[in-house]
Amino acid sequence: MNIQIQNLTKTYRGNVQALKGIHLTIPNGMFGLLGPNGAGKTTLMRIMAGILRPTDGMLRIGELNGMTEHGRTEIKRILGYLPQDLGMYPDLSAREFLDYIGILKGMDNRKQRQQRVEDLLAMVALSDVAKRKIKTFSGGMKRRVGIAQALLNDPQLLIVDEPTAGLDPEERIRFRNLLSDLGGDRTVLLSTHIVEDIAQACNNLAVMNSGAVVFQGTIAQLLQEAHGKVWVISMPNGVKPRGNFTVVSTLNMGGNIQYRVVGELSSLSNATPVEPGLEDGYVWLMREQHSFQTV
Ligand SMILES: Nc1ncnc2c1ncn2[C@@H]1O[C@H](COP(=O)(O)OP(=O)(O)OP(=O)(O)O)[C@@H](O)[C@H]1O
Repeated sequence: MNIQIQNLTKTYRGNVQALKGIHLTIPNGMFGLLGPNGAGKTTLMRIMAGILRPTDGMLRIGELNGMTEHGRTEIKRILGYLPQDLGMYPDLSAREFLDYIGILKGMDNRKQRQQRVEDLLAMVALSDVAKRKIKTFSGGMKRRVGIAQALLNDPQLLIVDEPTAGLDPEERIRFRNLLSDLGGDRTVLLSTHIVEDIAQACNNLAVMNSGAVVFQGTIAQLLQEAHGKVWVISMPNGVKPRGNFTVVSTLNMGGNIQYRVVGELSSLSNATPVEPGLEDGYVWLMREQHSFQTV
């Protein structure tokens, strides 16, 4: 399923311009939406999910027109959505909760619904704890219940908003693996401000900042943008490297500190150019944005 977005704007009350004329094409498979807090990711996802009305522009999801009431109703039928703060019923078990959401989604055939719930519990590895109340679950387990409810209607388009925020590393990896398995022939849109989430799961991505799409392409293309701008500099303890750059990480090597930096150096002594990683590419892009804004 192909998603086309053109010149999409959203202005909230109080003249907050959350989306400033976005152009985006989202192909089949896993697509990452990366950006800092406040970039407009949730606004875009809520519009795509038909929960929020855009101010202006064009949105097509497959053949469906996301700018009309009729189109939005149709889109909801083929869509699964996991918002950042999915309200769950803490005193229901995972099985009861999924069954209840299935009823709300109009899955009237009891046998089929129960079978679907069991299949999904197995898919998200919660069959063994399906009887336990949700309030006893860890953050990662709750997120997996959330994905299961989003998949009840076997959606062609799955939208997940910041699903790994607040998870510990082990749960995050487990959740990312689960998402990767879901790609297949559906479109999965994954929003996050965590770069590794995208690196592992997605081939194509868009980067948003201040209500605009500032990059769209493959991970390889984003890495290319930062080529020749990433350095490792070794400095004695207590001496800082100089230049117009952003420090991405530091490594204490005993007597020396190794700085990984993105940007321009004042002096190339002690500096070794290195191949950019996705985080370097992202930092480079954000630096570029900043310099445009301050010119
Ligand atoms: N209901 C609202 N009324 C007014 N302004 C809003 C509303 N919702 C969001 N905003 C503003 O719109 C901008 C974009 O917010 P949005 O939540 O879409 O960003 P985001 O990239 O999803 O960030 P986060 O990761 O923090 O959720 C922000 O400046 C935010 O303060």
